[in-house]
Formats: sequence, C-alpha cells, structure tokens
Amino acid sequence: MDIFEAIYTRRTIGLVKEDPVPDEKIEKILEAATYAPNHFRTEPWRFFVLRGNARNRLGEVFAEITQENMEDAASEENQKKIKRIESNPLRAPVVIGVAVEPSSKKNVIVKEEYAAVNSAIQNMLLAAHGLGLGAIWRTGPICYEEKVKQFFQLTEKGELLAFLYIGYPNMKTPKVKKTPFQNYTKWLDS
Ligand SMILES: Cc1cc2nc3c(=O)[nH]c(=O)nc-3n(C[C@H](O)[C@H](O)[C@H](O)COP(=O)(O)O)c2cc1C
Repeated sequence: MDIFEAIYTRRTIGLVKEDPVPDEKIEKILEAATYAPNHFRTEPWRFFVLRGNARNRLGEVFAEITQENMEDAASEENQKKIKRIESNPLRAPVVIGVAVEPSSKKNVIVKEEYAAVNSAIQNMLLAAHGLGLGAIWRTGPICYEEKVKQFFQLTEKGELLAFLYIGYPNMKTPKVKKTPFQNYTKWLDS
C-alpha cells in the first residue's frame, strides 16, 4: 500500500471479528513500531501482547480498579458497569499494551520519550491497516492507574500509553471529514 493511501484510509476500527490474528502479522506490527524516531536512540517502548486468557486477567484488573473508585459498588447498576468493564479486553482477539519506560541516560527529556512511543503507536496503527487489520487505540483514566502499571510490571517512571485492540474489521470503515490543514498552519518565510 502506498504511504499516502495508508495514511488517508486508516480509520479507527472499534469492532473486530474474533478470528485469531496470525503471529506473523502481530510481529510485523511490533517491528514497525521499533522503526519510530526516538531521540538518543533510547527505544523507550515496551509491548505486551495479550491474547486468550491474558485478556481476562487484564479485565479483572479493570474490574478491581472500577470497583475501588465507586462509592456504591454493590448497586445493581454499578455491578453491571463493573461486568461490562471487566469484559472490555475481550473485544478483540489481540490487545497490545504499549508502555513508555523513559531512559535515565544523560540529556534525555522525558516528554520526548513519550513522543517516541506515541510515534511508535502510530506506526503500529498504520501497519495494522496495511495488513488488512482493524485497530483502535484505547486509553481512559484506567490506563494510568497504579494497578495497571503493576500488572505490566512497569517501573515507577513507566506508563501505559495505549491499549491497541486489533483484529479483522467487523464494521464499515467510518467516513471522516478532516479539517483542512490550512486552518492550523502558518507559513513563516521571513
Ligand atoms: C491518545 C489517544 C487515546 C485514545 N483513546 C481512545 C479511547 O479510549 N476510546 C476510543 O474510542 N478512541 C480512542 N482514541 C481514538 C480516537 O478516538 C480516534 O483516533 C479519533 O476518533 C479519530 O478517528 P480516526 O482514528 O479514525 O481518525 C484515542 C486516540 C488517541 C490518540
């Protein structure tokens, strides 16, 4: 796929089939991630490929966090919400957690470590699209909870930046209207 075709036709695909994704495709996505720019070549990305029951284990962590943050977790409505959130990681056959582990090398600016990982994530989304897969980048406050960090055994400085839910698309590609770049651009020539 031509690079511009990939960029212009990639859309967030929130609904995917349960069909498994071959390891080779997952590996290509991970490899694409590692080609992202990263200042001082710190390679601050960490990947966690969750499939099968690992997704249930993540769901249990989501449920615990949700429950702890509720005033009345026992109410019928809240119990339903907890169950729904617990099942969230089952929405795709593959969930890749992408985290940043900022390097402690001299001169490294932490913000830039985040920038590198976010660039890697975009590479992953484009690679998934190029391989005929659908993907959605999911976050929300739960992403940044201590228990999620513990689940992935991140260091104190580490942070989970994305859950990429990946599978074969099970929805029509949404149409989006993009704001022309002119609206956000100033050309400075002198
Ligand atoms: C940092 C980040 C976090 C996101 N988190 C979510 C999320 O939690 N749930 C969701 O539905 N989409 C999430 N998205 C995806 C955006 O909603 C999506 O990219 C946006 O709607 C534009 O659609 P497009 O990707 O098809 O252009 C996230 C995107 C980014 C960059």
